[in-house]
Amino acid sequence: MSTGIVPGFDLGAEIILCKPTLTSYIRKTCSELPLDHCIVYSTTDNREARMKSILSVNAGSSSVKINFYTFENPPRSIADAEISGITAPPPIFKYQQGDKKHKEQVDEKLGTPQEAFNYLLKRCFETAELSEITSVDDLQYICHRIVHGGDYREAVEINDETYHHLESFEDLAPLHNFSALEIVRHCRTELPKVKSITFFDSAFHHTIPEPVRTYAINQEVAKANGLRKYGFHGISYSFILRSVAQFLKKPAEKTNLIVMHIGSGASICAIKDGQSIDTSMGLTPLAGLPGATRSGDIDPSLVFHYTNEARKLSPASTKEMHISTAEEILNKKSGWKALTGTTDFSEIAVPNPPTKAHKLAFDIFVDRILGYIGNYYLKLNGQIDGVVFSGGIGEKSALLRKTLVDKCHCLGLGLDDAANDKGPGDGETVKDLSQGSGKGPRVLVCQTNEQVCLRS
Ligand SMILES: Nc1ncnc2c1ncn2[C@@H]1O[C@H](COP(=O)(O)OP(=O)(O)O)[C@@H](O)[C@H]1O
Ligand SMILES: CC(=O)OP(=O)(O)O
Ligand SMILES: [Mg+2]
Repeated sequence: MSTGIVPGFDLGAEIILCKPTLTSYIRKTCSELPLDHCIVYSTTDNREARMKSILSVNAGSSSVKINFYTFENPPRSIADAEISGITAPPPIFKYQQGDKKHKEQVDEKLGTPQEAFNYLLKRCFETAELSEITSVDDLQYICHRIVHGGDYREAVEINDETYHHLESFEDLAPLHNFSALEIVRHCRTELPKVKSITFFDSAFHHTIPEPVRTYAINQEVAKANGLRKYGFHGISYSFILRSVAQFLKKPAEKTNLIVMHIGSGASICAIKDGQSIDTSMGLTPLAGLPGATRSGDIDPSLVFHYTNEARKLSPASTKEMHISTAEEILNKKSGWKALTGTTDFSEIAVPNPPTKAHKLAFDIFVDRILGYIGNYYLKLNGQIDGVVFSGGIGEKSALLRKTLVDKCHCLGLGLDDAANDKGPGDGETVKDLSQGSGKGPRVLVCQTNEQVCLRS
């Protein structure tokens, strides 16, 4: 923390309490000093003097992750918690605050992200160990990760207009947006005093040029229905860009990268001068690379040959969420699950795969990723600062990184095997895995964070 001296006051504390008559003088003086954190409260204002917090929510189809931050610039992380296994019970509850870690199996049925969110809030407020967060009254903002933001280029505050607009394209990412909007709906009704801000995965990709984002279909139909490439995982990509640029000591707007966000949903992005110029996901998060339960790219005609039920509504649909049988199969019943029976890539990325199907799944992933690296290397004119691995698989699978980097030898990429085997340490956001310290593109791993509620 930076500290400083306002004449007569030693600013060694994050929160300064002072007489009401002095608050405006100290606030003004603080704003003129290069201080990182400084919040000034009047001693008469006890409620205000409590540190307010920001709650950040990342609702997925099978997990809900929340983080608490202090309401200051930059926000400081207080604690995080998550419920996983919503679709594969029993649910697991975890939290972490500094060195304190806790994990338990939940006996209650938490079948929806909204139930999981309620449970998380209740537990976090009740847990004595999480003393910095005590009630919803402490919350200043709730920041929601929304995967599909349509044409929104920036985060927006939820009001009637923005909320109804988001509802209008809820069906474009039914598995992601529905869960997130359920929680937004809940916050609007149950916590009306706390402002909700929505951050979009798609916003980072608004810079993708027209020929790249346009599908070769009738443009009247395309425009009327918003049918174009949007791209996702953008909250993660902007975190990675900021972190890697800082690590390389380059301005973000001069940084060129090929970044993989490969977790249970997987995508890859070409970043030129700090802007996304292409990414593998498209109109929905189904396009591009295969994932835990997603097919990734297929010939669209396959849909009509797979089952003649394709167009019918899937039994998984509800009154609020509509999903066709084809969407259900390609999003939820494909990928690693369909090929091998497991969604856990750590069972697939092993030196001696247990079955031929596991080996095939690994080889398919390598093949598809290589195709994109080659494509993006050309689009970036060979001028790359580095190739970055992130997401659960990218951060943890030394074998996948090694296999891919060895195949990219012709692009000047090389791996330090010991650094790769070790991987990034706890709290190490970016790690260089490149061979030698010479010039040329770096091979990096970045432990990404999709809950950081900062504008890019
Ligand atoms: N050691 C490992 N090797 C390969 N894959 C791993 C390893 N550990 C975790 N994973 C994979 O990471 C994925 C989860 O990625 P993550 O980005 O954390 O989650 P999500 O995409 O659900 O947000 C899971 O599919 C899991 O199999
Ligand atoms: C966009 C997307 O696929 O998100 P996730 O990886 O969280 O499923
Ligand atoms: Mg994810």
